[in-house]
Amino acid sequence: MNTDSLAQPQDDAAMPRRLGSLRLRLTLGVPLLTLAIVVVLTWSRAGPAAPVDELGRIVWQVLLLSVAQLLLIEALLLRPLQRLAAGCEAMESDAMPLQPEGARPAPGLAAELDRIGHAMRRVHGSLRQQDQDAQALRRELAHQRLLLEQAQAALEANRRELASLERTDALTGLANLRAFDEALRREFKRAQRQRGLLALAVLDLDEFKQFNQRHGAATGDAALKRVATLLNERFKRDTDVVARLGGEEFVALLPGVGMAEAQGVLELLRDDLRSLGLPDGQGQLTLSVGLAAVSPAHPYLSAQALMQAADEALYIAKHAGRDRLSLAA
Ligand SMILES: Nc1nc2c(ncn2[C@@H]2O[C@H](COP(=O)(O)OP(=O)(O)OP(=O)(O)O)[C@@H](O)[C@H]2O)c(=O)[nH]1
Repeated sequence: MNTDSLAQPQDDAAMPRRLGSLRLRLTLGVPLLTLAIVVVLTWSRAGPAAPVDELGRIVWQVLLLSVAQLLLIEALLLRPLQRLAAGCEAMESDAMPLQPEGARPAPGLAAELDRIGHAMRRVHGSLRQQDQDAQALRRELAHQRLLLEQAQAALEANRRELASLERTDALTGLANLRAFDEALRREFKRAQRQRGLLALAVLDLDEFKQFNQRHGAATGDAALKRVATLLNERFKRDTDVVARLGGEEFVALLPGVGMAEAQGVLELLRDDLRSLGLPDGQGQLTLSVGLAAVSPAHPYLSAQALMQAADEALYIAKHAGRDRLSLAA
């Protein structure tokens, strides 16, 4: 509940004005009523001629009775009402303490009205406190919501990074075996469906063990990264997938490319590697490549069969003396 509406001043002068008007009406009404009662009583006691004879006495009686009644009304009704009104106004402005220091409780009706006034002020105070508590809670809630949104954003960023790490080779930044497997299955199905072309090359650095032993693992790492850069530069169509399967073994999956075209690009890549300027004393790196390709004239039963054909071609290239490209039968 919003107590702002309670605290909003209505019309500051309305209550005193109403009390003043009530006081005026009582000041006029009480003597008139008293006059009427006294006249009727005198008339019923002494007949219609009596009021005229007893006019002086009647006037005095009416005056005294009216003053006494007005004093009583003032003390028992109007003053307590005035206090209650003042209490309500103070409640709106919070200017009055709940119970003035050393105040004695008023008697009778005044006491009841005082108690009502105090009770209303306490209710108002409690509502105001509840409103402040609710506002503090709302602020806290908004703060917690903000923290939650930040935590969710951080979590989402971590999740994306993790997902990307799960599919990326940490050393070279190429796709890893997992990402390659998915791509191979996807592209193989597409080539089958569309009776299209798909070339798959498995590339393995030659005698990399020796290279590592001669120049150290850090130089070996740098060489692997340079090979990855060369692969990215040669196979940069959106649909090409280049991955590191592990160790010094890479793979290139080329949708829409047939055996002859793939062979041409791979020979260029081998030239690139040969002319790759390795730092002094590091000699030269060479590649052996096994290439297999799907075409309407040469379909494969499965993605695994295609991979196996490329692996077998690589095996042949290695055993034929390395630094060469071998085509699957
Ligand atoms: N620097 C470095 N070396 C690696 C990494 N992964 C694998 N190797 C090394 O690569 C070498 C691969 O050796 P082999 O499998 O015997 O192959 P190879 O020496 O290239 O011989 P062939 O493939 O038969 O030509 C091993 O010495 C591995 O330790 C890597 O991330 N960084």
